[in-house]
Amino acid sequence: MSRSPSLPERPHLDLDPEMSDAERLSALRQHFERMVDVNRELDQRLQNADDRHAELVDEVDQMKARNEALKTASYYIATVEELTDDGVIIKQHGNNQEVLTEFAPSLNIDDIEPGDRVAINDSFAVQTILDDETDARAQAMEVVESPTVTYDDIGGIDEQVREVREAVEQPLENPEMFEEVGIDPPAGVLLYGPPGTGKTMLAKAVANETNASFIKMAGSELVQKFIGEGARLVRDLFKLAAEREPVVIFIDEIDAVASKRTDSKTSGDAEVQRTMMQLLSEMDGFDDRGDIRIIAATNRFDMLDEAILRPGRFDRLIEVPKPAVEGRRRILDIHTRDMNVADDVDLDALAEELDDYSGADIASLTTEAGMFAIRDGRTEVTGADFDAAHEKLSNVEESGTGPISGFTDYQY
Ligand SMILES: Nc1ncnc2c1ncn2[C@@H]1O[C@H](COP(=O)(O)OP(=O)(O)OP(=O)(O)O)[C@@H](O)[C@H]1O
Repeated sequence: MSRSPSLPERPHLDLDPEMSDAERLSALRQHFERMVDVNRELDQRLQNADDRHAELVDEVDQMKARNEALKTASYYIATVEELTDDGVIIKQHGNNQEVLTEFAPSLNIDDIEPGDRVAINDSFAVQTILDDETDARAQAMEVVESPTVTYDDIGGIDEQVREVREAVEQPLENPEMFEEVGIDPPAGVLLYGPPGTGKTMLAKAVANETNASFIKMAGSELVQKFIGEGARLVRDLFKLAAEREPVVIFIDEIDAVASKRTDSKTSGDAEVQRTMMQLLSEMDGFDDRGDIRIIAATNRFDMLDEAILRPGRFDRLIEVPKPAVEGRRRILDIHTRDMNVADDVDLDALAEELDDYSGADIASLTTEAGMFAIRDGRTEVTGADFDAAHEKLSNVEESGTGPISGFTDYQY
């Protein structure tokens, strides 16, 4: 810290022993006057210093208050677009404003990559990197790098498996074949049928077999849980998919965002419409479809707005019905293959009896049978356990309250 201006020089008193009394008195008087001047100047300086001190105290108080405000202030959310030598380019959510900015010194630049979501303050400086848990995209979507379901885990819908493979697997594995033949692969595949028949499994299995990632989004969540954010999440879904190619996008319960237009003009409907329009525009703007395949599913085919079924959108419709007797037998096989089943269990007869059961119902039945054995202290599951499970699930059916998906009356 510099000490300026310098202190006034201290007056010097030089008394010569040869001086007369009068001269001595005069010298003393002059000295006294200089001392008074210096004292006055020092007083003035002290006063100035006090004033400056008061100003600084004031400034410190203001800075403390601002610091507190900054600590508690809400931040804006932005996405990192690019890291450059001059700083980082971010795009603010909401207004899409692009800004070249910098990081708070506490952040490590190596931890950041394009695509990350970050919190920025009023001056756009990046304050925090948001982790996946705080990422709304991650909350709204289930992302599986490599699902483990295989075609072998799916029973009773072989024809549907074949069709899905043709429409989804072929364009992923052999895109050049479509080019050579000169046709576009189907844009989107719509699986429709009662609940619990294996639609989600089918989408996961095709992702697995093609080494693609699997991103699932539920239509009902888009409009119920993330109110007002549906359209943005659909945009995010396709953006995320583009980052993860090859990828299978699975939109479950598509009817929630793509049902026939109703006359009512409630804001909820407007929001659903916006979400659907976003979905349609994403699909329409999709030129290079090879590495991103879209599968949607619904239990309410009758509710769908025809706009989503036009060519270039969901133009391959595949019905996934409840399994017939051979299908039920195959699904029983699949779900009992890791079970310790007693010799008295007749799966053929059981398959005959399970009329109207979906795959999910059969999965519940086998689990329930296992529970009966455990309750009885046994490790082997007997025919009686399966009968008891069947009876229990049938009672659930009659009371109409049960967890059994296939028993609800769905139109499709
Ligand atoms: N065809 C099937 N083969 C074997 N298991 C099946 C089959 N269908 C359903 N399951 C069992 O039911 C569970 C649920 O199936 P899945 O989620 O694929 O049904 P879904 O048709 O997508 O149902 P929803 O329409 O209710 O979403 C599966 O995890 C599996 O255990």
